[in-house]
Amino acid sequence: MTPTAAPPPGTDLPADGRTVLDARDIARALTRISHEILERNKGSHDLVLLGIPSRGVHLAQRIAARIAEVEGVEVPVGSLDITMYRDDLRMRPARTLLPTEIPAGGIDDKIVVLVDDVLYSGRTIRSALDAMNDIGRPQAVRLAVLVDRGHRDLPIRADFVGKNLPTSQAEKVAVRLEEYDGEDSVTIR
Ligand SMILES: O=P(O)(O)OC[C@H]1O[C@H](OP(=O)(O)OP(=O)(O)O)[C@H](O)[C@@H]1O
Ligand SMILES: O=c1cc[nH]c(=O)[nH]1
Repeated sequence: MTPTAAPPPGTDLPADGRTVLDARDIARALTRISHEILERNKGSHDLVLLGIPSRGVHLAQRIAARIAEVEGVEVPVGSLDITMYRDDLRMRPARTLLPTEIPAGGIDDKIVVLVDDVLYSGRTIRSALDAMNDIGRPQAVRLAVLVDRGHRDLPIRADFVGKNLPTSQAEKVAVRLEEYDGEDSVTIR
């Protein structure tokens, strides 16, 4: 992306925001999260990664690929659409349903790691917990996010965080991923 004006010294300021993570930062964060998941779980046994569409699914796939490199084990990856479980469903325009794909082994008695790109109010994750309740009963549920930008409305926290990003509520954090957006970046504007 070409900046329209020279950025202030010490900052990288593309036209649509300030870059806080570039592709290498994102790669490092996902590698660290993958190791932290394995450490916390004492290996990959019983793990299932469920990404929240859209970008959370790609992040879950990347984490699974790193776990496979480290452990030589393919951790099941799925996707969990939360659209029908949103608490603002009736207040917003109709949204397209996104895929829910639960791995063949299901989630009963598994350690499910929910994966999303941004954690903000926590309402998406609350919806995900409700959505999972209709699918099975995991042994435990953990949360991995690429960015935690604060400003929670609910008592929800992430177990694995790529970057804690202090923000004002007026700001917007945009995650872009190669698979979905054609590039890897996290910007704030
Ligand atoms: O903690 P919260 O306040 O729920 O915010 C976090 C959610 O917001 C974004 O999704 P969004 O609903 O904007 O849709 P998107 O996935 O299309 O970006 C993001 O992908 C997270 O899922
Ligand atoms: O800044 C925000 C808030 C919610 N979801 C995002 O993707 N970005």
